[in-house]
Amino acid sequence: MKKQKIVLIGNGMAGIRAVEEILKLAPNRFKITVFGSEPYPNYNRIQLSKVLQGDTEVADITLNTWEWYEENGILLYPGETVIEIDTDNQIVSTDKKRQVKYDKLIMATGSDPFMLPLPGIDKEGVTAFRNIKDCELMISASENYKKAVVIGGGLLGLEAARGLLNLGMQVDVVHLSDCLMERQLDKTAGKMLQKELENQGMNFLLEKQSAEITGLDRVEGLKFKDGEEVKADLVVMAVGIKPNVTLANESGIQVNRGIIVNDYLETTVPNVFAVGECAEHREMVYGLVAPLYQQGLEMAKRICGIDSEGYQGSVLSTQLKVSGVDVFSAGEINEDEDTKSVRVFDDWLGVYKKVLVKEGKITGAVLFGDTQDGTRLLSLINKKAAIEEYMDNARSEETGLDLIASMPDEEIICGCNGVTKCSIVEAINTQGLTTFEQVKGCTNASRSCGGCRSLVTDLLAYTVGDAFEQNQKESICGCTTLSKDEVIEEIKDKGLSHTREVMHVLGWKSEEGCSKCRPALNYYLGMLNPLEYKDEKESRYVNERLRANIQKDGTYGVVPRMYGGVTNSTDLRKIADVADKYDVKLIKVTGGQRIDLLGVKKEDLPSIWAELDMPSGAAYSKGLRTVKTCVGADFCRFGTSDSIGLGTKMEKKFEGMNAPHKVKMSVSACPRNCAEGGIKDVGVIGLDGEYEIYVGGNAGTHMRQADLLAKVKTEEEVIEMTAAFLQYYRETANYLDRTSVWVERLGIEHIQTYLSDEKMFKELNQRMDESLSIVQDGWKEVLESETMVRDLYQNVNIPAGSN
Ligand SMILES: Cc1cc2nc3c(=O)[nH]c(=O)nc-3n(C[C@H](O)[C@H](O)[C@H](O)COP(=O)(O)OP(=O)(O)OC[C@H]3O[C@@H](n4cnc5c(N)ncnc54)[C@H](O)[C@@H]3O)c2cc1C
Ligand SMILES: NC(=O)c1ccc[n+]([C@@H]2O[C@H](COP(=O)([O-])OP(=O)(O)OC[C@H]3O[C@@H](n4cnc5c(N)ncnc54)[C@H](O)[C@@H]3O)[C@@H](O)[C@H]2O)c1
Ligand code: SF4
Ligand code: FES
Repeated sequence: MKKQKIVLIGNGMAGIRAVEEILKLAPNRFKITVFGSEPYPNYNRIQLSKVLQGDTEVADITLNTWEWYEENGILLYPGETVIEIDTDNQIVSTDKKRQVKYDKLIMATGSDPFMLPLPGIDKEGVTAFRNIKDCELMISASENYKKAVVIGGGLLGLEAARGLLNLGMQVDVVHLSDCLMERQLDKTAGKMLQKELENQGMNFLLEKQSAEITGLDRVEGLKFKDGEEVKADLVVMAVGIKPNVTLANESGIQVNRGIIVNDYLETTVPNVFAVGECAEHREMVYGLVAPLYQQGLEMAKRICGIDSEGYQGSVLSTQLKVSGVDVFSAGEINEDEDTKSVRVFDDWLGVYKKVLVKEGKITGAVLFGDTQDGTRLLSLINKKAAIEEYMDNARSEETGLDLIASMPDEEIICGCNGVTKCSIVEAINTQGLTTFEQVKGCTNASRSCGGCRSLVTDLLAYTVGDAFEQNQKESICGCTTLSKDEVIEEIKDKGLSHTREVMHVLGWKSEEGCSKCRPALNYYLGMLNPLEYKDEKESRYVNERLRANIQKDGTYGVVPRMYGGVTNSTDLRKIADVADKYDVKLIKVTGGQRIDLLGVKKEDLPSIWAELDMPSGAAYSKGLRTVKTCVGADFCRFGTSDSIGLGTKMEKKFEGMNAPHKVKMSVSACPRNCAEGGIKDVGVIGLDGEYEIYVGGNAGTHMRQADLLAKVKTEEEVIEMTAAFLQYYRETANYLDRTSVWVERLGIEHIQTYLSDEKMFKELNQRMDESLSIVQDGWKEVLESETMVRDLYQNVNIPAGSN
């Protein structure tokens, strides 16, 4: 049967969750295409607050990897915006002039931040806080400036303010009302929150109306309507959001504040659905993930033809993600003529609890200082429980496993994802789950704001009992409970030789493995048995498989090797000819002293490599990338040695080496260190009569200064020491650990001691030579195989984006 075509506009949290629900209900029924204006796979927007607060990194907040799209046959166009919908002919058109037909269209275009229309709003240093770009802008501003002003004392503004304090800035929060988070808290809780945040270092300017952003090109201050002014090097606007409805409106789909939908998330136009922050259901537009995920499930059922009651609206509950502050609110927050409250206030401990009651039923709650009753109250509000049910089972003294034990089965453990205690327990028991990551992977609990993590962990401990402790080591991924070291031992002991064999023999939970374990197993098997193991190209990440880095617009980069950063007129001529012939969009000198041809079409890659006739620079590889060199003794008056010569020798020796992650090296010929050895995986510095070898440096997101590994006398010794170091790294690091992480974990003294053992040193060198003996040039390998050229470059539907 021909597959129906679903097109999703908006690659965000609501849209992709809806697609996950569709895939669960009808795995092979649809051909799905996704357009997303942002150039990333679906990421956890909620966690941007944690990124700003320094608790996690942008790299760790991806929810669905590029491989996930590929594995599920989803064609993703990142960085591409749908600009028109022809609802008569059911076709969408994009800003890249692409047209795609749909049978069902899902609009999940989210919201835009609301920007107050103040004079000066377009000055440098004024930003919203909505996406990765905004987050990066704030982090970089904090490196150069001191004074931040956040406009808006709601959830977003306070989380941003906490992040900016953590980044070392002074922060004023400007708020319209006299009480913080007035939409979520009553006055008592709002004032307690203010006091707590003031103790943390925030300054509040309440009941202030902003009038103008001052400064020349960059913001210098914020003026208020009452004439006062505060200094500001950075202004963050957090005064609410507005649903992104322009496209729907221009396409004849009825909108009000959001895109109007019925209980099945259907818009006013046939076969067009809307879900998430852009949708308006029964006059409500939601800005939290829990309701958006409920909408996604109901819409998925409709699309898959499964009868259901439809979406009935949601009770809102919120929690502020600021460490040291426990605030929770759900449902109604203020008393009125019909709504009474039960209150507990402990000024000494700073605890405030208020439960609102209407006609004997619980309708809302506000908690400050002790929020452990939060999920329970949300369940009770949802089921319109009588107040006695809460009062009879007060359990404020209970914590940890006692608290878990006392929870009824239907109590919600994860509010964002609507996951109950009994569904987690059932997943643990039926699927034999023993780690937090497995529970998260199988049930979605803790996959959004992460606020329920400790409850989920406690529930796991309570359910599996003694098995819990022994299983808390770091497993390779959710498919197994075995750690990397255990897997390697098993591979050696049992003589396993294929990824599928490893998964089968070691009892993997999923027959196919996942995008985390497949590349790791492929690496470990190749590292352990270089001569016999046949590399599984299909287990490698997309860039490595294609031997080119995918760019955000779906084109590719081509980087030929230039040993030691040296080139010649013949190679430059070839590069220029290829660039002209294939209409290369940008020719860029890289940080590693090479030339990158950017904007190349996938189908042109093999012809370009053939015409260049140069080795691959392996700019896509987990292995040696570059050896940067300084000018050295031949030309530089400070030079003590031939840095270019040594760098070239090192590059020729280690090119093609596979490693847990990329490896960058450099050679400088004097302590001025122009090739920047302090931030390389291996940095060599020539001194008079000797060389210093530095290791474990990194200039990336985890900046780290390299450690001195050894001082040696000759070039040969430099190469041998480098080989021993890298082989030890190859054998003992976790896949995807850079040397910086690995050196940090083992400690430089341990590595020095290990390499000082002559026998070990020699054996490491032998094993390195053995693994290098089978190295092939990545591009040549493709050019020699008609099948690879056809399958990888002429016939494929690989989603754009790099990893
Ligand atoms: C810093 C921060 C912290 C948050 N914390 C929490 C929290 O703790 N708890 C909670 O529940 N919620 C939180 N939220 C809110 C939550 O992140 C959002 O409710 C949720 O991400 C909305 O999902 P969505 O898919 O509807 O919209 P979005 O995530 O905005 O996704 C929409 C996507 O569609 C794209 N798009 C729009 N138009 C087009 C087009 N024409 N073509 C192609 N692509 C298009 C957009 O670029 C965007 O990537 C937080 C939000 C922020 C910013
Ligand atoms: N922990 C969480 O659940 C969380 C965290 C961050 C963001 N979010 C979501 O992201 C969205 C955006 O958050 P938000 O805090 O911007 O929206 P919001 O609407 O919840 O709060 C905006 C706040 O800004 C104040 N404000 C409005 N105009 C102002 C002005 N001119 N000057 C000063 N203050 C003004 C309002 O009084 C309000 O308290 C919301 O949907 C929110 O739910 C949730
Ligand atoms: S590192 Fe020393 S030798 Fe090399 S270029 Fe710089 S100054 Fe010259
Ligand atoms: S409560 Fe947010 S992820 Fe569970």
